[in-house]
Amino acid sequence: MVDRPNKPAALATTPGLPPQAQVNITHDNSRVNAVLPSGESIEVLLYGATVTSWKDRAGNERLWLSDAAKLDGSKAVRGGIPLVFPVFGTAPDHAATSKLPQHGFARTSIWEFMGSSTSESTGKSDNSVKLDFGLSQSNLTDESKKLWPHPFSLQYSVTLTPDSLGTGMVITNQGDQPFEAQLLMHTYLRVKDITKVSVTGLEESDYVDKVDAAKTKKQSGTVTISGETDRVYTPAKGPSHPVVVSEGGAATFTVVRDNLDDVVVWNPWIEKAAGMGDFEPKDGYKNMICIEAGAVKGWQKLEAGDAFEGAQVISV
Ligand SMILES: O=P(O)(O)OC[C@H]1O[C@@H](O)[C@H](O)[C@@H](O)[C@@H]1O
Repeated sequence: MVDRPNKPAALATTPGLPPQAQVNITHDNSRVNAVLPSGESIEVLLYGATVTSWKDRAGNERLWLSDAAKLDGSKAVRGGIPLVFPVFGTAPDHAATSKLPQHGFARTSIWEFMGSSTSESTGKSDNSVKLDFGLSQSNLTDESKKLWPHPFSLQYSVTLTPDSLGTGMVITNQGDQPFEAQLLMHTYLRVKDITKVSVTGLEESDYVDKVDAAKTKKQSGTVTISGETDRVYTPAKGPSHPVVVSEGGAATFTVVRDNLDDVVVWNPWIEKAAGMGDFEPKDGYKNMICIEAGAVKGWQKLEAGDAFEGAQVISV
């Protein structure tokens, strides 16, 4: 796209109409950002359809993004909301995905921006903007196509309101053979001090403890973090029961899921953070907690033409 020096600035409002969200795609077509009239904003990289920023109206960031995150498409983004599909981690025993890289290819593929829609009403808090992204087999690299040869489409929408961020995915099997897939929204939430964080909503839930030989355990009370934590919970109360992140007793994020049965809680802590080249600053583990909504225990089987839908809303 050619940049014109004296091009007219976008009108913030149309006279007579209520103010609307502004949506911009960068000149190099690498990212899309949106700002609500009340000042909240998001930014989404087309690489991975990764949400890299979610700011409140004062400009404070709500997601954690590593200072060393690669944003140039050379590596999955360390921070924000990378998308995990069609495999969570690696699955050596699942023939169809066993050769895929960790967390699949969605986070390292270049997505298409499908457009945006806004809604406004007389009530200020009803303003919202939705950004839509798509990925299908034709967008994949030859390497990914070879490793996972299924015609599919992913439709991903990111919805910003003054007090929430919603992400929703529709997976469709476009082929004539069934396939199995897993899906996860790997959200890095920003916190002030991990030692003061507690997570509720996971009580009495079974979880797989990935830092203790993948043993299955039961959560007895609130979750607190005091060392490397990597757990796959299946919350006992189901997706609509909120998982709440609090700091010093005050709720900061409330995550409600739709059709996503599992929640991964991850913090790499000192040693693992030290070992990740794209994790900076090294003590950044103090300022993040991943609360990852997904369908990752077992597989979602999609028959030819079938669709699977899953979503989360993170409220503040
Ligand atoms: O380093 P990656 O591939 O982004 O993965 C980060 C983490 O992602 C989490 O979802 C996994 O449960 C962890 O095991 C993993 O370490």
